[in-house]
Amino acid sequence: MQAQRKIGEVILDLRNISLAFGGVKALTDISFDVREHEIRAIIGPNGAGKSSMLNVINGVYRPQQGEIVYRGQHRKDMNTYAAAKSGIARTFQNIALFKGMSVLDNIMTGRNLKIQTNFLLQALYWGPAQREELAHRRKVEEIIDFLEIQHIRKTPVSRLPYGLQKRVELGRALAAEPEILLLDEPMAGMNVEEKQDMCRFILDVNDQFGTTIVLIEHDMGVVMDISDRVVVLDYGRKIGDGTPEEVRSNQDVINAYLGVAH
Ligand SMILES: Nc1ncnc2c1ncn2[C@@H]1O[C@H](COP(=O)(O)OP(=O)(O)OP(=O)(O)O)[C@@H](O)[C@H]1O
Repeated sequence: MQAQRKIGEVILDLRNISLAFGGVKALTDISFDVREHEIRAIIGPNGAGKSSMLNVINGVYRPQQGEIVYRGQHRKDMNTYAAAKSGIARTFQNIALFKGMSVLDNIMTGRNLKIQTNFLLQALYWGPAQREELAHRRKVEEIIDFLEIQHIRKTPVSRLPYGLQKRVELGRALAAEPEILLLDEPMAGMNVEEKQDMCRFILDVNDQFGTTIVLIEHDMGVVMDISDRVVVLDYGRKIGDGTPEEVRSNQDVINAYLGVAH
């Protein structure tokens, strides 16, 4: 499957990123790029700086040094709104859904940035607002079909098992029709079957929508199976970068995972 996809040019370039929280250096001089349509994994032991890196990409954290170049534009001041507006969507390590709301309504919240009509028109539900609402609903229904969750579309999220909640969170991110999808441990806490399903959906999103995917994942089997390239962090530094085969045979990476002292 991977070989059939056409990996494009670099669309996201992270250059010499350093980020510290007081005296804690979360990221030190990290550079790597992401190519259009690829699946790019970020791996590393606990506390290596993986989540911080995703937070830099979508503007939650502002690095003290370095720059982000997204589609050729230098983004010194990336913030979460600008990132979302420019096509970067994300899921979180701990599910961040509206638990009392239905699956459908949760996924609908992912359309917020796409809603054009002004508030007054929406309140009055006039023609354009109505047409727009229908178009958004259609898109959300497409996502529900794609993720095979028709049977739970009206169910409150709190009643769903964990694996399905993760799938709904993916659905909400997809509702924004992102160019880059950032997934923070999409398979954490899942059983084998749920992991297989999630893998399939990630590959399908990438293949059918052409979405570029950057993911953090602890399950090495999954990472090596689905990623085109892998960047490895350890203590906030980059220690490896390349294809799964290259990373697997990198001695620094092996040492980091075996806990060899620096
Ligand atoms: N908001 C914050 N305030 C202070 N320190 C932070 C903050 N966020 C992260 N850190 C620190 O930065 C370092 C990197 O953390 P980060 O969460 O990015 O690592 P990680 O590789 O994602 O870890 P894990 O696999 O455990 O999720 C850690 O030492 C962490 O304690």
